[in-house]
Amino acid sequence: MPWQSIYEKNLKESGNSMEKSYIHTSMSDREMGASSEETIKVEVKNLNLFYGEKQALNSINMDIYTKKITALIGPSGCGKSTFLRCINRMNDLVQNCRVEGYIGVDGHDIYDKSIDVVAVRKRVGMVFQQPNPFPKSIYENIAYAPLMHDIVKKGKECDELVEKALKGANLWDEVKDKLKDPGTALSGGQQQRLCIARAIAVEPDVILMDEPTSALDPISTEKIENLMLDLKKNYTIIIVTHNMQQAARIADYTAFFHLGNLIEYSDAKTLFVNPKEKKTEDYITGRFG
Ligand SMILES: Nc1ncnc2c1ncn2[C@@H]1O[C@H](COP(=O)(O)OP(=O)(O)OP(=O)(O)O)[C@@H](O)[C@H]1O
Repeated sequence: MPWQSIYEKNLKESGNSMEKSYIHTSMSDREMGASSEETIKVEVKNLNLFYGEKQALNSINMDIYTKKITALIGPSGCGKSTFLRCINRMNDLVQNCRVEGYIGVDGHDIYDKSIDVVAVRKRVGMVFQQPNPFPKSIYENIAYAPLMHDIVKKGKECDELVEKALKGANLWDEVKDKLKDPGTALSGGQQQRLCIARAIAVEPDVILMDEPTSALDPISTEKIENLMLDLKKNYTIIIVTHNMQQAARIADYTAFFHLGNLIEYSDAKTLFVNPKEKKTEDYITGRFG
């Protein structure tokens, strides 16, 4: 099957033992509020990123935990989206962009030359700021990638997957009678849930969300936030948000970036209630940003 790269094969072979070997007990993890039971899904080591001559990320080190919501916050231009895009190699598509360092997903270096980038993006899905359904029916929006990747066959198997993904994104009841309607005919909030359904249809491990609610009204925002809390039972979620209340409401962990540096990273409560760094405190109390 086309998506079965070395990466996929390794993941399969590693099975649960890989997860278990990632149970961490280091002092620094405990210091940042991670329990010894938590496992690392994404490991970032000495990550540097350059757009041409300009360095946009400076030596980022970060462990992102399995089935948790991690929020990335910081002022405009600090590198949040750039960092997020590194985790599924979206920056490969940006001319003059150079990445140095290590990002492991379940212990596999996603920048390794032998890795199939399509497989990385299947394991690490992405939802963007503006809902971007394909100009196709609701059904086809979900079915397109699973059919392309041979995950399901056309017919009953595919129908079941479409239903499961739409249910997973809390959209099924609203669209079950109009699956042939264009995805673009839905409301903004429904379109964003359709995009989330599309992301989960290929059964990723990690979902990256770049300001997924910034284009939505408060009611749609609340639905997406509740959905994220549901989704973290099965997926690791990393979200860029400008909305600190949102980060405080939904995030288990929060990372504060400034000028391409990771200033502080800890469990969300500590970061918002008792930040260690003055810069973090200044930012969350609105002194700059
Ligand atoms: N394609 C690109 N080419 C050159 N520079 C870029 C590119 N994308 C981002 N940058 C620069 O990299 C830095 C980080 O940008 P990035 O978009 O990651 O920040 P951000 O924290 O997500 O900002 P915002 O909150 O405004 O979206 C900025 O200085 C930005 O101008």
